[in-house]
Order: sequence, then C-alpha cells, then structure tokens
Amino acid sequence: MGIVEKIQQIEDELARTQKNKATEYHIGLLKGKLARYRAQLLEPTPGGSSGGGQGFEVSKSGDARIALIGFPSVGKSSLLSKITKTKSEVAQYSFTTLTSVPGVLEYNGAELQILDLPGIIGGASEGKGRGRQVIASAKTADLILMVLDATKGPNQREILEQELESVGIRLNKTPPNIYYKQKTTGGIKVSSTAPPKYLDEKQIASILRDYRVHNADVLIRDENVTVDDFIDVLNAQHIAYIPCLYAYNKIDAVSLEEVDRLARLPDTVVMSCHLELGLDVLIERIWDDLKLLRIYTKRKGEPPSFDDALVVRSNSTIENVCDRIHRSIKDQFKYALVWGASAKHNPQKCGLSHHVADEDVVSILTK
Ligand SMILES: Nc1nc2c(ncn2[C@@H]2O[C@H](COP(=O)(O)OP(=O)(O)OP(=O)(O)O)[C@@H](O)[C@H]2O)c(=O)[nH]1
Ligand SMILES: [K+]
Ligand SMILES: [Mg+2]
Repeated sequence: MGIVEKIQQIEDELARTQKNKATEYHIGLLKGKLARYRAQLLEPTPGGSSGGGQGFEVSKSGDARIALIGFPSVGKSSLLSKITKTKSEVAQYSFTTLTSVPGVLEYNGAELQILDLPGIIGGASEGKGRGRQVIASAKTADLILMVLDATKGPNQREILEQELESVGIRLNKTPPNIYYKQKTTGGIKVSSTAPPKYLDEKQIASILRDYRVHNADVLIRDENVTVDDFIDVLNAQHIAYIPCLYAYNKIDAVSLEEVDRLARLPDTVVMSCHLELGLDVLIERIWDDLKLLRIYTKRKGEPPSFDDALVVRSNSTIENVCDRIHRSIKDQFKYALVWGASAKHNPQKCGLSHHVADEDVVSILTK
C-alpha cells in the first residue's frame, strides 16, 4: 500500500470513529500516524523534488515573500498585475496561470516579493493539479495572502485552510508552548506548569511509543495545548507557522451589506482589482503583518539616512543590522548608538544583542 492510500485509510477511520472519552487515545494515535505519513509524502523523493517541478521554484529575493493562494479565477494574477510592474496573464477561464510568477512590490523602502501561483482546489495537497508545487511554495512564504472571491460562499476558504493545514502550514498561530527533547536514556518524563486540560501523560506516552521514542523530556507550559499541538511538536521540522491575510476580491459584484460583513471578519481585507478599490489598505496590511523593521543608519557627524532604510525582520538585533550593512563589520564592532523606540534614552549605547524597533536610528562604532 502506498502512502497516499495509507493516509486515505486513516482519514476514513478518523471520520468513522466517534469522538468520546473511550476513543480519545485511539484518535490521538491515528492523528499521530497521519502526521507521520503526511510528512513522508512531502519528503523529497530521490531523483526529483517533492514540490519543485521544472521551472516552478522561484528563488527568494527581496526582504520578504508573499504567496498568493486561492481557487482558480479569484483574481490572483489581476492583483499581481495591479500592485507590481509584472504582468501575469489574466483570463476568465480557470487555470490560466500554470507556473509561479514573481513580482516585486516596493514599499516603505522594502522589496516585497509577490508570488502569483496557479489556482488550487480541494485535494491539492494530495497532488491534484499543480497543488503540491503551489503548496510547497506557500510553505516558503513569510505571509500567505489567501485570495477569495467575494461572490462565492465560505467553502473555498475552508477547503484551502484544510489543504494548507494538512501539509503542516499553521495559519496565524504561534508554536505550542511545549518543550520536547529526545534523549538516549531515562524513559519518558512528562511534566507541566499547570495540568493540561486536553492531554494526559498516558496519551503522550502512547503516541511516543508509536513514534518509537522511548526516552524524552516533555514539559507542557500551557494548560490549553491539545493532542494536535503535541503531534506538531513531534513533527516540528515539517510544520511552518505563517501569518495569513484573507483578501476578498470582486467586491464590485456583491451587495454593500455583504462587503461590510466580509470586511469585519478577522485578518480580512476586501478589494476590487477591477475598480482598484482597497488595494492601498491591502498593501498596508501586508506590511503590518510582515512585521518588518526599518532601520536608519547614521555615520558619525552626519544626519541619518532617512531616505534609505535597512529592512530587517522582527526580533532583529544590532547584530542582524550589522550583517545587513557588511559581512565583516561585526568583527570590528565596538558599540552601537541607538535613537528611537527601542532606546531607553537617546542615544543609548548598546551591544550586539540589543533588539531594535521600527524606525530606530543606529550608529555603529568600530574599533
Ligand atoms: N468582477 C470582478 N472581476 C474580476 C476582478 N478581478 C479579476 N476579475 C476577473 O476574474 C477573472 C479571473 O482573473 P485572474 O486574475 O485570471 O484570476 P486568477 O486567480 O489568477 O486565475 P487562475 O490563474 O486561473 O487561477 C478574470 O476574468 C478577471 O477579469 C474584480 O475585482 N472584479
Ligand atoms: K483565470
Ligand atoms: Mg492567475
């Protein structure tokens, strides 16, 4: 039996099994197996890549990558053509776009790579259409922009969320607060800061047995973690936590009441590529969700370079800023002077580990 069949079998069994106290452990075990097989399905096969396909993978460039994910003909290519200089073919028929088409959006001094992708449908993760390649691209994104058709019902969104979920993409979620370490001796040790409400030691032990792990430390730091969270931690190298922004296109074709309803959904923007409505707000939201930081550098005795920001990721330190300026500057680093939101006083004298904030001004002093 191939992996796809095994996955199908477990999914069928999960669907058949009633959820109650007596089946809880069995369901947890099935979910654990399912995650393992799905991870195998995504492993590159020898002699070929799992997602790639000829000419499909586009190298990452710029400060962040945004993947356009959606059903066919929702307007992904229309959007790319509106917000970047790249033209991607637009047409009424489905599957117009057959490969990934990158465009660049310059915003706040940053270069954002926007990846137009073929449309996907239910079953994409199991290889329907270009599904596997599209999903592999989505997994490399810093932000997923899920493009939806406002004239269609909520189904598309649910189907896409499930497809992404099944390949280990977690949308708008932070990693579960579970410490897990495999060991060579000592058996399974489970501890928690507060007793978990939806998970117990017996269940953890049985899943670990199924994963052939006999020695490990597990520390649960959040009482709300579920068995799915624990399985994610076990499969951590296959799980990607990616922010997602939902963009409903074609609002020119629905009622004002419907536009208003959609606009109130969480993590959602509404737009019309045809009428060029909502595109500015969309771009602002993309920027906010990426949580990129603009750093202005300043040479001694000169004003800061306000028209030429260095763009770094959230949680960056002075060390990351140094790396962006020049590979070798760290070796001569003495200290940094920082003005702005991250500084306790202006300027603050800081070391390499100081965390910078958006629009800080930084002076690097070298030996
Ligand atoms: N009414 C309306 N139609 C739109 C809008 N944006 C795009 N369309 C139309 O929707 C159709 C599909 O647009 P595309 O940009 O090709 O959609 P896509 O998502 O890239 O499609 P695939 O590449 O086939 O997956 C075209 O006929 C567009 O003219 C919009 O804002 N309003
Ligand atoms: K199309
Ligand atoms: Mg397209």
